[in-house]
Amino acid sequence: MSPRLPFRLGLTGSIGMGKSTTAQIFRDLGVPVHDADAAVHALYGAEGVAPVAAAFPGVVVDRRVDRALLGARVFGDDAAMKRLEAIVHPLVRAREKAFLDQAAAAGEPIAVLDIPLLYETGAQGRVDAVLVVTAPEAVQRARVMARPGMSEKTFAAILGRQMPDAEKRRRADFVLDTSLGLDPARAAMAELLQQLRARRGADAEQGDGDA
Ligand SMILES: CC(C)(COP(=O)(O)OP(=O)(O)OC[C@H]1O[C@@H](n2cnc3c(N)ncnc32)[C@H](O)[C@@H]1O)[C@@H](O)C(=O)NCCC(=O)NCCS
Ligand SMILES: Nc1ncnc2c1ncn2[C@@H]1O[C@H](COP(=O)(O)OP(=O)(O)OP(=O)(O)O)[C@@H](O)[C@H]1O
Repeated sequence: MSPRLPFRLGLTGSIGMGKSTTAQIFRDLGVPVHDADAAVHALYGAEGVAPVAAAFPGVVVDRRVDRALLGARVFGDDAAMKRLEAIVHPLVRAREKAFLDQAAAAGEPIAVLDIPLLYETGAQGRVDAVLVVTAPEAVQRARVMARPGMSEKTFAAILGRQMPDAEKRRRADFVLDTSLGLDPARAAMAELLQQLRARRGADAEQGDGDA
């Protein structure tokens, strides 16, 4: 019998809303996290190099996909971004599956899947619940525009490819406002984990094995 999969908590939110920070909070609380953006970056030095080089000639430098060169080709060009996503998303899913198998083998009760485009790519079917991180629009804008190399145009192009924040919040099982500070976020996530563990314990008692 294969080991029971952990409870899969999907973590999502629009650009600058606090996904990475919240993912780190979960890691600090001892929960394994799979980061889809990091998986994309990793596969650009591995299995993604050949297919991306074939589709986007000139973006591979020193046997790695150069993300700045690739970003300049795809942000703002919908057709090009779609071609890139068709290559990258299946490779990310394969890494995600390997991560979950490993977490199951380790007996982890909960695992977090940090998926920026969770709703946009229909990934809600692969998780047991979704946590959406959010912040007021002005806070989001200030955070994103403070990043080196960010322009209004790139910000707008990225936002245009993401589901509006209000719609994400409407669909979410859980919502975290990251504009309230780090300590409140840590406390809220510790409490959420406690809730999820209790729920999982109750399921196990009812013999709800692999649900
Ligand atoms: C274009 C790339 C090379 C730019 O890399 P770079 O390091 O400059 O930016 P980074 O990956 O950190 O992304 C910046 C922001 O844009 C968002 N974003 C990235 N790709 C997309 C996309 N296809 N649609 C909407 N938002 C996106 C990210 O979630 C993040 O919020 C890279 O984003 C990429 O390969 N994107 C396509 C793969 C993809 O869909 N990734 C999203 C998660 S699986
Ligand atoms: N709970 C919080 N309290 C205070 N500041 C926060 C909190 N969460 C995030 N921030 C701040 O907001 C900024 C953006 O957060 P983060 O990098 O986690 O966003 P993100 O959603 O991962 O962004 P991207 O989609 O671009 O990867 C960071 O400067 C971070 O310090």
